[in-house]
Amino acid sequence: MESFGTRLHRAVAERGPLCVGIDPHPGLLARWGLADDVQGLDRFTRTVVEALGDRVAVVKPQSAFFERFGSHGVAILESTIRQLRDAGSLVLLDVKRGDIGSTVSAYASAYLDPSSPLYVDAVTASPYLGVGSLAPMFELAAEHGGGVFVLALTSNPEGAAVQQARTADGRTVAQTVIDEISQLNKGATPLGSFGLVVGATIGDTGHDLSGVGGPLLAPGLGAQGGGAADLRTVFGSSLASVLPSYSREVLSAGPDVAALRAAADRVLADCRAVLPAL
Ligand SMILES: O=c1ccn([C@@H]2O[C@H](COP(=O)(O)O)[C@@H](O)[C@H]2O)c(=O)[nH]1
Repeated sequence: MESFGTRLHRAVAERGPLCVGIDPHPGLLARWGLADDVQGLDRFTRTVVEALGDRVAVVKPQSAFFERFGSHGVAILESTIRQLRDAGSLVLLDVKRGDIGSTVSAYASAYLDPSSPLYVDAVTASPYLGVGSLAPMFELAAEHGGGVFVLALTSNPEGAAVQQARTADGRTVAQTVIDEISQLNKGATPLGSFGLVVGATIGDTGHDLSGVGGPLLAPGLGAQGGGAADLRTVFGSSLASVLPSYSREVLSAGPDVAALRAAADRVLADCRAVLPAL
């Protein structure tokens, strides 16, 4: 099977550098005239798939908003994943998993084994039990053409105290994560399968992203205050690897399908104006 990096590179070339999140906040359900229940969740996600599944490179369901409805919500997540795959977008499940290695193996099976009902193209993962503890995810992803996006410099203001703290060798915690992921992508062309999450809100932190060789997912755009122009400041010479990610900024245009498409087209145009063409 083709690697996730190769598939992502092609999807971005065909559809443009954009990831749209499915984050069915209670407030958004209300704004769309939907009840805050599983029926509302189902209608919301089906509408997003109809609007964006055949035009956006990557769609990122936020697992928390499905899990809060228990097993019925997870069933809708499974169905959403299938619908997105049928529509042709890559599915990045935002679950931010991390644990000791033996448990990470089970998470890897849940999301990166093609026989799982929750099988997706890629997942987000937390490195705070050590990047090495995520090895079972990296291994299963490599075996089945999947991807893993590891948190490095998150978009929330609380992240810096931990991520930008200095380790004994003088590097920041985030730089150690960046360096370990860079190693995993060595030699991969046109793009590695192991990405990093770097928020569009963090400004110029001086971190060296030049050797990552994989995709740089940039949340924090729109509702959290980041704009496409901030990508230049945050990513500098690594702009070509950036995958901008918007959730509420696009979703708040719904439930009208044409309006959702127009919102996605608008943010994609904003990003294209900043990012170098592939
Ligand atoms: O650093 C991070 C990592 C993940 N996220 C997630 O992305 C979306 C952002 O939603 P918006 O509506 O565009 O603010 C959400 O699912 C977060 O959990 C992030 O924001 N920052």
